[in-house]
Amino acid sequence: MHTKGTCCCSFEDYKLTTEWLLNQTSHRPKVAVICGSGLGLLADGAANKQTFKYQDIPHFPVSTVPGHEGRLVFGMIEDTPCVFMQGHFHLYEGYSLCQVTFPVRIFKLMGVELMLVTNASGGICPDFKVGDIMIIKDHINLPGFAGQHPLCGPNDERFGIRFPSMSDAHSKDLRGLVLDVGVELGCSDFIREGVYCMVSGPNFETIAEARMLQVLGCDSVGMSMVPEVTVAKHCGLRVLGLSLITNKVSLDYSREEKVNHEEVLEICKMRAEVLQKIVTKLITRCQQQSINTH
Ligand SMILES: O=P(O)(O)O[C@@H]1C[C@H](O)[C@@H](CO)O1
Ligand SMILES: Nc1nc2[nH]cnc2c(=O)[nH]1
Repeated sequence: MHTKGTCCCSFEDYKLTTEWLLNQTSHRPKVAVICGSGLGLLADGAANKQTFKYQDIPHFPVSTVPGHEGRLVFGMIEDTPCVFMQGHFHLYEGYSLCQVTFPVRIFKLMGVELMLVTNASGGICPDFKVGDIMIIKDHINLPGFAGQHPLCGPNDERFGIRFPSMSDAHSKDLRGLVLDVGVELGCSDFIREGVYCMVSGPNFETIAEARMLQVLGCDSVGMSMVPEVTVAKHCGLRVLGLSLITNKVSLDYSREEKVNHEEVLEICKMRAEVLQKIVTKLITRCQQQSINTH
């Protein structure tokens, strides 16, 4: 029985979904890629694909936001078995954080070791330009400060410890690797590093809120990723986050432009191909490195 305010998913729920998927596919993914708004194309580079609609997977939430296809795609990137989430879940859709992060624990139980998360965010750092790709160096869990935290409730030791450290949530090695990959692909000019802040949404920021976030040290702001990263880190996955800067957040009352979701999706479309190349090369490099280190 679940009590108010605790996780709505039991270990048996996670196990049932994992076993269902393992029975439906012979893929055994080592890498999971969560594709944010408009970035489902990241799965296109995979070979030997097998796709499931979220609505057909037991206990899986469904996507309700344009730009989130709502499909789980298994496939190979060179020799690495991967699983791609084409669309993820948000607090603003009305999902609990337990539902938002449900797939992460499924990945863990399936044998995934590395999770790459992509998303769209608004640039706060004045140096950032629209179309920049920000390697997430660290994050601020703003809803977490107010008790909206995916690890609230009884701790399940089968996944991780009660008080996990988050000081190294975003793998330093992987961040370095993205910089190398950026040089190789000739796109270092628009690869940045910074701090991502999660807000619940669904509205974009007021100018006063944006100014507050800037004072707090946020380089970009979005409505996702932090719950997934927190749960992934709790259960021992390596994590890398990439955020596409789709708009500049208004910090000035005299600025007339207003951000909208269509514009966000437009920029994602423009950068999806290069992001796909980065993700593909990164996964290949990780595979080579693990071969070299074993
Ligand atoms: O789902 P992500 O975080 O990639 O997308 C951001 C946040 C909202 O879902 C959407 C607003 O345009 O973009
Ligand atoms: N909160 C928030 N999320 C975004 N996602 C894409 N752009 C933005 C933005 O400016 N603010």
